[in-house]
Amino acid sequence: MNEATKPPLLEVTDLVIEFGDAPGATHRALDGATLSVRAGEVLGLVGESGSGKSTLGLAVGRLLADNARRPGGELKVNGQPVFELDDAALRELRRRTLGFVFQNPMVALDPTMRVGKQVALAAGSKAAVRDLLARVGLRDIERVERSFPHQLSGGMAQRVVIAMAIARGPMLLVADEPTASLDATLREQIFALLVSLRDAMKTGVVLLSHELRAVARHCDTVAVMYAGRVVEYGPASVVFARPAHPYTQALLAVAPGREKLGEVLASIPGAPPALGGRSEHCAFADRCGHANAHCRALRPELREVEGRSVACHHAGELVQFKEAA
Ligand SMILES: Nc1ncnc2c1ncn2[C@@H]1O[C@H](COP(=O)(O)OP(=O)(O)OP(=O)(O)O)[C@@H](O)[C@H]1O
Repeated sequence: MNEATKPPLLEVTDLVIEFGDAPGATHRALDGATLSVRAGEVLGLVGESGSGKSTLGLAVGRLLADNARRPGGELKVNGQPVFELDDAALRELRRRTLGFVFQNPMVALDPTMRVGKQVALAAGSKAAVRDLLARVGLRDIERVERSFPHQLSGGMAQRVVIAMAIARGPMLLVADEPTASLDATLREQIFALLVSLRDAMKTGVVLLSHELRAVARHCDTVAVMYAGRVVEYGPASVVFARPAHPYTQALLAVAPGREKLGEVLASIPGAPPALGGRSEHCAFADRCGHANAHCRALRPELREVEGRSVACHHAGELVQFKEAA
């Protein structure tokens, strides 16, 4: 089977996740999210805070908080329905197929154990530890091995966490804001490292990020999330050069990078809705300059528009042309 005919590594179909079940206090974090990732693909998942990125990332390993429920939809990793697996199969999937990297590397590392020992628990042999630490771009490896986590810089610690996440050769790596605690130069290096793993290991990567310009530079595909749904989805080169959803256009318009020194960063006026249940209309309508009665009455489904999918009733009319990021 060639890559194109194999089932996707990650297949999320109309996934709904809600937190809490007290009447009137349910929060719907995913409202029918759909996307897929193939082997060797780097998918960027972007959207404002609260759009559901982390919920989707955690759902991949069924790592959601105890108050989460799945009223509908499906999530498959390598063809296996993650929410249907028994405990043993789920453990096996997490161990052998998945790797996770989170925002703050210090939370992932045990502060009381030397780095070499921690990586060895994931990697097995001492030789494998050294190979992994070299692969994630660390130098002076013996010193790193002997160090405790607090003796490493933030960038070094995140490289160690990535080394542990790839130790068993995961097919799919989920990285949730992996550069949020790092400065700009290190961010670029960590993005480049994650993308290089795809090249070296054919790993599929889901990269959750607020940094649109970095996602545009490093990702093959992009999924733009709003109010728990994927509202625009397709090749990063298409979505960023010719955004079709008014929300993608608004996100790009306020993305940091072009402001002058001292200028306050812009944000999209208004706030995303807090959903108690299924949104029956366009959830972006209240913040959208193009919304009409149709948008306020009917939920837009994802449909193909000029080389990507868009959930907007007006998408075909609104495609913008942007300069390169
Ligand atoms: N355990 C929980 N209990 C209740 N609500 C939750 C829980 N976890 C997440 N949520 C809510 O679900 C929504 C989606 O959150 P999520 O963390 O997935 O968004 P996000 O896009 O990753 O945001 P950020 O970029 O800030 O991390 C938010 O409104 C959040 O408050």
